Amino acid sequence: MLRPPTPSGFDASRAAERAADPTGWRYPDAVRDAVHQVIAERRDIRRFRPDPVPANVLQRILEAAHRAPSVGLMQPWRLILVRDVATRMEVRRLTQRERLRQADRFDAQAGQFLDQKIEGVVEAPLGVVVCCDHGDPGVEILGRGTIPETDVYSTACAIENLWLAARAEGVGVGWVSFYRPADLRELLGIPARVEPLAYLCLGWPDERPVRPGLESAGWGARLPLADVVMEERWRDDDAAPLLDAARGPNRIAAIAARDRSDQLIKPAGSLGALEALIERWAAITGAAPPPALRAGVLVCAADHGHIIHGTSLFDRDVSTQVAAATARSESAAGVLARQGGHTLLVADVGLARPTPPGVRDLKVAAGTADFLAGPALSPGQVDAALQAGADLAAELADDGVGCLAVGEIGIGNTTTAAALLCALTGADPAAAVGRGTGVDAAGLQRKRAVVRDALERHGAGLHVREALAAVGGLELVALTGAVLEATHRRLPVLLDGYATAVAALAATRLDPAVAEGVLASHRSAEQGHRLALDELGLEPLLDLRLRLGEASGALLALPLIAAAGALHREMATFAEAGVSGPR
Ligand SMILES: O=C(O)c1ccc[n+]([C@@H]2O[C@H](COP(=O)([O-])O)[C@@H](O)[C@H]2O)c1
Ligand SMILES: Cc1cc2nc[nH]c2cc1C
Repeated sequence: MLRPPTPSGFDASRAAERAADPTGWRYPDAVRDAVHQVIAERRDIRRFRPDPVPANVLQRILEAAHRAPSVGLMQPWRLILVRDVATRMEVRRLTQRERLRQADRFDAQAGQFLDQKIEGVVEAPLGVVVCCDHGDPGVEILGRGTIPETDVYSTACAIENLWLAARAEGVGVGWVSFYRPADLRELLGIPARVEPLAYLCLGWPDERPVRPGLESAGWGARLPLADVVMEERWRDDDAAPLLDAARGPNRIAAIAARDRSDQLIKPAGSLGALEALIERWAAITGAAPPPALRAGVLVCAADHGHIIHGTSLFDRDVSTQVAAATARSESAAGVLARQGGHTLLVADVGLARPTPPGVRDLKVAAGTADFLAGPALSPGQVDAALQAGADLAAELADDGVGCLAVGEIGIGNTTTAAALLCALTGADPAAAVGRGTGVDAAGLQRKRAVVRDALERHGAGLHVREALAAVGGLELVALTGAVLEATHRRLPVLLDGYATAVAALAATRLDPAVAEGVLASHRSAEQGHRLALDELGLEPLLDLRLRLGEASGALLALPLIAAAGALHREMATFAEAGVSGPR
């Protein structure tokens, strides 16, 4: 019998085969996992090495772009490879000019971010200008009838293909979108029917970001999948409104707060950091702080196995004694909490000695194990401490407090905080280790050596939970749990000193959305605190050279926050007071 001719690329599978094994088209697990890994670890790169990308590597990347899907197989993408440094310098000039034109629309942090991106145009040895050729509007393209923009969408698919293929090669891609298309058109002789969609910097990366840069900077966080997926039909309560994501900052409230600030009787911005504070508070809670602000003050206490190596000036008994004194309102935090009318909860999550009277007994273990001998905590102890912290934060939130102020007591915990900060960020122990309760120069050297040894013993590249188990402390882990719980409930979290900042950093690594919900009360004299706050992207309200802990700095900042709330709510506007605005 004569068979019809088989076209090349014909599907050789048989219906019976497909029915018997509907999943037979799948790839082996390792191949599938590799695809997902490359997708998950794609990053927008800003810093590049000057070394050239070999021609065969570039060829594979460009072929991937050209294999993109396109509506009606129109293949509208056109790629201009820009190698000439003079051209790239001119592109940088054009983008920089545009950036300066719009400078006042961005704060210092955003501005710095954009500047770095623009530098990539010159740093990266290759620019790829991805254009979309709109073609002849008279020519009918299959599938394009009602949606003419499908050519742009198809070109965007080519960009993503290129990006993923580059990532798989270890080649960095940075997308610069800060130019006027007309400028690029003129510079590169691009005809009018063709649209330059993207300038991509391409080269070996001089950074290897673990997380997206904008996430690390606290600019935003990836929404949970459930916020963007709906079942069967559009539902407003299911969908995440773009400007007011359920878990992201409430930008509408923040902008409303800024608008009001600008109308109050004062030059715009003249209340400085207090205005930024109000905006952030509004982004978290939807409103400015109340003038009578009652905080829930959570002080978690625990002990640390490594103090046998001389990492603190004090003995471990002191942690329990200070926790007891705090519960009796005799320590600094005890006095400040009582004086301010706040609700204080002192919890033993890992003290070496029995839980003293007045302190909540949630002891997970009698201190951590020595992290030079093995992991400080077991995975089960990490989970228990996270849960204990979350439960405590939930209890205070249910009590109706206006924010959660977090503090800690734990002899040796500046060493633990330093080790954890280094494990989470790759920071140098020389920068992360400080004098704690006041060790001398020899003590400082000892602490640094202990942290170095611990990091060496437990290895680099630990995931957050692994890092918490390897070198963590029970009060830090409990505070991580508390920060997660409070920020999920949109209760502002006011950090205190070094250990609380590192605990919050661990929380942001478990859930990047947390970064939006925390505030820094002060910068302590402990040297690594600055590093931790920078990593969190937080500007402290106060710098009083405190280094006490217990939530004392947070408690000192609370009256200032309440005052900022009163100013915002109670000052009159220019219009109300009949004061003339700026000329
Ligand atoms: O808040 C800070 O930044 C801070 C800086 C230095 C020391 N501390 C407190 O002192 C203890 C830790 O110090 P150390 O020397 O024992 O590691 C612990 O109880 C902390 O509350 C706290
Ligand atoms: C006395 C004392 C009080 C503290 N409060 C918090 N950490 C502390 C450490 C010491 C040593």
